[in-house]
Amino acid sequence: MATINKNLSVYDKSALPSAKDFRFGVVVSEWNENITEGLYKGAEEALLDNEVPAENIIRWNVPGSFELIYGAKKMLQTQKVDAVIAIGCVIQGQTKHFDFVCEGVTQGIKDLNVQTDIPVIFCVLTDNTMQQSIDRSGGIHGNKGTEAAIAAIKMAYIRQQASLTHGFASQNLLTSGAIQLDEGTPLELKE
Ligand SMILES: Nc1c(NC[C@H](O)[C@H](O)[C@H](O)CO)[nH]c(=O)[nH]c1=O
Ligand SMILES: CC(=O)[C@@H](O)COP(=O)(O)O
Repeated sequence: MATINKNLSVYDKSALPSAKDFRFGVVVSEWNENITEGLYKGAEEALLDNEVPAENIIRWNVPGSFELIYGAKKMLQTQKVDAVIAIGCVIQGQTKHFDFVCEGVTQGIKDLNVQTDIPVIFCVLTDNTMQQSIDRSGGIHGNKGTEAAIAAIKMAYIRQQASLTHGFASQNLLTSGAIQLDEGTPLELKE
């Protein structure tokens, strides 16, 4: 379903897990800051609306969307967070640079989700025009920052539940090393 058929800011608060004990890192690109500030506002408001204490929201700025990868990596390595939200806005220009930035940041954030134990939420607009970005950062289609914050709450909860139940996880998955449930240390299974 395309964004034009789904308002990005709509969520059912009653259907969400409690987020009051979670800590969130938010890495914000300074490129197109008129848009990324709107995305951050949407994310911050959604986190606060779900009882996340203001002191549990850690914000770092990076120069552009490509730097979201390194910023998110250092955030999850150095800060005690339950999820990271990467906020950026990439807008098509005259050259192919758009393609490389979008692909690079997409792959980089995907890699962080595969290689680390902290969910990193992809809140990067990849638009053809500034108007499309305006429409998706608090405009007629809602705010992708709100959507990203809700995703971060849900993924932090999944991570929490998985760590609580890992003793009952499939022996095959764990012994194969397919899952590393702690920070890069394979779980030692007791015979
Ligand atoms: N054109 C946009 C960029 N370009 C900059 C790159 O993200 C990066 O900062 C630079 O290549 C140095 O490594 N970034 C955006 O976030 N949005 C754009 O529209
Ligand atoms: C995504 C970009 O890097 C792009 O907006 C830069 O503009 P241009 O392709 O005209 O150099």
